[in-house]
Amino acid sequence: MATEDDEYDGYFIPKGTAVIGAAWSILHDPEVFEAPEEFRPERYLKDGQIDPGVRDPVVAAFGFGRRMCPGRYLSDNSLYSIVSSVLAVYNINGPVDELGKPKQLEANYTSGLLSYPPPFNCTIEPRSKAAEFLIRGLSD
Ligand code: HEM
Repeated sequence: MATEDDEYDGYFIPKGTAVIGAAWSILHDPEVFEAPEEFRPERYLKDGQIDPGVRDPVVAAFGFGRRMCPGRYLSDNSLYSIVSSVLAVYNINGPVDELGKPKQLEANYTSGLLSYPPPFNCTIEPRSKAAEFLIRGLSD
């Protein structure tokens, strides 16, 4: 909520206006991210380290100001733990055709307040015998 009259980029914002941050646009800005629609996690890295010159998604992904998401550290650390545990033991690959040849997987997302990929096929296999042993041991 604008607590006083303001101006941004030539637009007058009267006191009392509800202002909502455009997180999607901020995180898909083609002037900041090359090919923003493409899934390129390596865009955040330089020489194997996080590149501080690339916009950090935290500036918008969890909201803004005093009402910013209080669960951001929990979700960040949980996702790191989940993704690294899964990748440590599984190979995940795109779909294959009836001859076993890899099929191109398209990056589609639904539109709306919550955007997510529609269902797609993929293969998930243990990375090794040792990984399979570990997975089966965990389910006992
Ligand atoms: C990737 C995971 C998550 C994302 C992307 C996310 C994103 C957000 C966003 C955009 C907001 C609105 C902030 C605003 O009004 O500016 C929010 C609020 C909130 N989130 Fe999350 N969140 C995540 C995970 C979590 C988790 C794990 C928890 C709790 C354990 C949580 C608890 C909350 C609460 C309580 C609010 C309301 C804060 C308030 O209005 O003061 N979130 N979140």
